[in-house]
Amino acid sequence: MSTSVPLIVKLLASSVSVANRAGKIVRDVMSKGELGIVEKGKDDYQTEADRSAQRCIIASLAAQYPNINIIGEEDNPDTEGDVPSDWIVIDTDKDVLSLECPSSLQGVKEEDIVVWVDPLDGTSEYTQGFLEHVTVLIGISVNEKPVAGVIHQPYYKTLIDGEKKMGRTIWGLQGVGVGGFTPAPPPDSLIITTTRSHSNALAEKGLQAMNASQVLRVGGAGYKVLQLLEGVASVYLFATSGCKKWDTCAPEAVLSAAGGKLTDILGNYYKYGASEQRLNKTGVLAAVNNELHSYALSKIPEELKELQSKK
Ligand SMILES: Nc1ncnc2c1ncn2[C@@H]1O[C@H](COP(=O)(O)O)[C@@H](O)[C@H]1OP(=O)(O)O
Ligand SMILES: [Mg+2]
Ligand SMILES: [Mg+2]
Ligand SMILES: [Mg+2]
Repeated sequence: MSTSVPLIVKLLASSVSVANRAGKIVRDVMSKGELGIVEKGKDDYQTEADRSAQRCIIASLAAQYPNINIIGEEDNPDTEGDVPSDWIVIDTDKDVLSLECPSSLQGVKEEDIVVWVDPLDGTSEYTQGFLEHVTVLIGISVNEKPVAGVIHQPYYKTLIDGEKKMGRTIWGLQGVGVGGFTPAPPPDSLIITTTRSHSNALAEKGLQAMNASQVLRVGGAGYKVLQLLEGVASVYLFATSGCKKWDTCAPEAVLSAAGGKLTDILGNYYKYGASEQRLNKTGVLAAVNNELHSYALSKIPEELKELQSKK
């Protein structure tokens, strides 16, 4: 049956299933309490959960899609050893598998795809106990454009028939839309969501220029895009460098599938080819629709745009 499912749809269905498994790994590491924190750089950490979740995701996808270029955030010195067999997920999410593939993506081959994996987005928040901010991100790009993506939130709680369920998985597919949750319209006033752990003078300059009614400071690119989609915030602004392609690929794919837009602060799209530099040098500006995105872009001071474009 699965041979007749177009590659992008099958890959997205696999990504949903493996993101759920990775989310469980993230919760298990926390429950065990041995985070194994490594400092990669300034305000830049890696934990056992980042390492293990990445091994689970990459081993699972590579086993099924050997010719897809999969790029993960973490340099994993321990990828050499065997990945535990219960981390290899070859299931596919049934709902996603039954989606109709848009004609523009029907002929896509493994060689055209780059998958960007952020096994744990919001690592600082994870280590500090802001667990709701944590997400697992799998972004699927074709010819440099994010066309599908998964944002899994391991600590999202729901009650189903009186029973507590942990985790939810949101997906987006270009030309189809989003699933896994109910989107909501943006708030009436301008509410900006931004970094809580990586701010600097440039980021604050951008925020001041917005003259927002409220600024929410939360962790992770995935969580901030969820806030846009759920009507908690109007605009996501991070007017400085620091986040990377694996931070924005899945969020951009999901947001754009819902009609939103994610660019740098100059209004340009990032490219997601394998040879692109990892760093999103010119910041992030995102909104749930083009109108809000253009409005926010028009408020960014020219001086700040010039500073960023020269970097
Ligand atoms: N200066 C930085 N150094 C390392 N990672 C960063 C930096 N700024 C942003 N990031 C990554 O981008 C995400 C979104 O940024 P922020 O939370 O500051 O808004 C962070 O959770 C982090 O991803 P990760 O947690 O996967 O390392
Ligand atoms: Mg990191
Ligand atoms: Mg990240
Ligand atoms: Mg990460």
